[in-house]
Amino acid sequence: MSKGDLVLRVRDVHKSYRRRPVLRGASLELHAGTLTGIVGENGSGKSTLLRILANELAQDSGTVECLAKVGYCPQNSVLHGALTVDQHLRYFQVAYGLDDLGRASQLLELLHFAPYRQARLGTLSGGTRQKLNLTLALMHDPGVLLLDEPYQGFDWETYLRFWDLAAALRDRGRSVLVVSHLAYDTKRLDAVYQLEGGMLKQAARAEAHAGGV
Ligand SMILES: Nc1ncnc2c1ncn2[C@@H]1O[C@H](COP(=O)(O)OP(=O)(O)OP(=O)(O)O)[C@@H](O)[C@H]1O
Repeated sequence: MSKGDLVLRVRDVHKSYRRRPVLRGASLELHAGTLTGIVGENGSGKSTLLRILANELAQDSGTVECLAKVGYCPQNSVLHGALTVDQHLRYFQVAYGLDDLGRASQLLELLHFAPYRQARLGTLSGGTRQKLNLTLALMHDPGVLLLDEPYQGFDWETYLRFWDLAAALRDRGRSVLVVSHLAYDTKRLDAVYQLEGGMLKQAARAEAHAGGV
């Protein structure tokens, strides 16, 4: 994949839960080497859309074409409290068919949670569990990253480190999609879409402001 190549095309996606429509014709294109955000109010359908893009949930109509390997960091993680960090990594290593845990170890260092490798998940804080959730989504170096509020529970330093990591991945040609309901993150993004009324509209990015985040 080269910078600018189309990696994901979403066309006219509709999704209802029972008779309640949530997505009413959402369309989006993602390109390699971009950092894109989706913002929207609570309940606007951001997680529903991401689950459809990650192939975890079927849309009622419309198409999703993905031309690269996907990494998905869900809002509700799939971690198991009785297993250690290392056991999770080894499980996902097999699932992804990876030769080694080199990339996972780099992410552990970068997010500052390498000392917890032998700790059981049930004993870790919410923010530390979220670091593992993010690592599991990134450790196979996917071309498209679908991140659903990936910094929940992160302290300030880790939050900043997350954005450095997202920018570094973008600069290496990955396409990073971050879902957030925090409009103040948008100045970090190349493009922002607002999910409203079940459709995606390109939105203006907030300008950086003094002392803000
Ligand atoms: N499995 C489900 N069954 C029925 N309704 C659902 C289901 N999942 C989500 N919904 C409903 O669909 C709507 C969109 O939910 P979704 O989680 O996609 O929104 P969101 O924008 O991600 O919200 P938040 O910002 O709070 O995370 C909500 O009204 C929610 O209650």
